[in-house]
This record gives sequence, C-alpha cells and structure tokens, in this order.
Amino acid sequence: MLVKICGIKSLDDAIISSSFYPDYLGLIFCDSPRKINIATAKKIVNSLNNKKFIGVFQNNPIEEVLEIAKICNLFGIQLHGEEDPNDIEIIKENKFLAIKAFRIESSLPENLSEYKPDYFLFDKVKGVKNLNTDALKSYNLNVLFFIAGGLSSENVIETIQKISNPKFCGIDLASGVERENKKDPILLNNFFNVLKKQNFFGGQKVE
Ligand SMILES: O=C(O)c1ccccc1NCC(=O)[C@H](O)[C@H](O)COP(=O)(O)O
Repeated sequence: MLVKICGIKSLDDAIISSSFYPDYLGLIFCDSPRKINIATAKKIVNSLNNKKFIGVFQNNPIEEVLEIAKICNLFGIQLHGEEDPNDIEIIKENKFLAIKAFRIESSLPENLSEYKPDYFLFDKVKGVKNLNTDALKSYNLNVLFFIAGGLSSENVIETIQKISNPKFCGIDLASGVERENKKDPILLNNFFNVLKKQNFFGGQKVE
C-alpha cells in the first residue's frame, strides 16, 4: 500500500509524519479545520524538499489551483470537489501528479470514466464514520485508487482486506493519526507498525 498523510498544518506535522516515510504528504488549501495558508505551505515544502507534497483543492478555478501549486512547489494536485474532467487534463499537462477524489455514499459516480487522473481517491461522505467499501466492488477502470475516511491503526487492516481490487493501491488518512489537532508520533507509530506487520507498507507508484 502507498500511504498519503493528509492535513499537514505545520512544519512539526510535516517532520513527524515524514519520519515514517509516507509516499505523499497532503496540504489542504480548501475549507477545512486543516486548511493551510500559502506562506506556511511554501515554507514547509521548501524545508522538506525531498518530500512529495500534494495540494488538496475543492472547486477552485484551475488557474488559481495551478498558481498556488507553482508558488508552493507542490508535487501533485488533488481535486476534492465537483471539478470538470478537463481540469485533470490541465493538471497533467502542467506536469503535476493528478488525483481526483470523490466522496462515495452507496455507489461510484456515473461519470467516473470521464476522468483520467493518475490516481482516484475514494473518500467517505461527510457525517459518516467510514468509507462504504461495498460501493467499490463495481470498480473496473484502469486507474489506480486510494481510499480514505476515518482510517486508523484500529481499522486499517480490516478495511484493506475488504477491498480485493487489483487497482487498489493506497490509503490516505488524517484524523486517525492526530491528537489535539496535531500529527501525533505515537498514533503514527501504531499506524505504520500495523501496516508493516501485515506487509502492507510499500507499493508501486504511477510516477
Ligand atoms: O480532511 C479534510 O479536512 C478535508 C476537507 C475538505 C476536502 C478534503 C479534505 N481532506 C482530504 C483527504 O484527502 C481526505 O478526506 C482525508 O485525508 C481523510 O481524512 P480522515 O477521514 O480524517 O482520515
């Protein structure tokens, strides 16, 4: 499994999280308790310049997304709203890794195949505890996908084992490794330990 730790809010969060060697670190630029400003994001990326930072955006004009991605020297862009499939093409043309996220309730979106990102990310809907993994059973596209939604050391293995799809490649999490709104070394350690114990840490990236 590839791992993306999302919602990095400070240099401390970034340093602690990257000490566990996740594949990607996420910076949230849209409305969220984990929203980061451009100046802080830029400082974090420049301080850890060998790490791959993904900016998370929601329904922003694509020109604005690209401008922020360039200012902050991001590796990739995750669109988490109702963006047009063409925005994904523009992200790829601009040489950023492109992730298209969808919040999944009971089924996959009908227009999923119109999007050609590097990865999909299937997240839970707001207000529920976890992702409905049954909804992923019909996934038959060629694009690799991550899952997200309330993952923690307690439920990650059980969740991974529920998904037997060859395109399932990664997990994304935020709150499951946070205490008092900060990334927590003990929770991170527990999380990576359970992954490693089950040989679920590591995997092949698209790039
Ligand atoms: O996490 C947020 O606050 C958020 C808000 C708006 C858009 C996207 C957001 N998160 C991006 C993600 O990739 C996942 O939703 C997140 O990492 C999963 O978080 P959690 O359920 O707490 O593990």
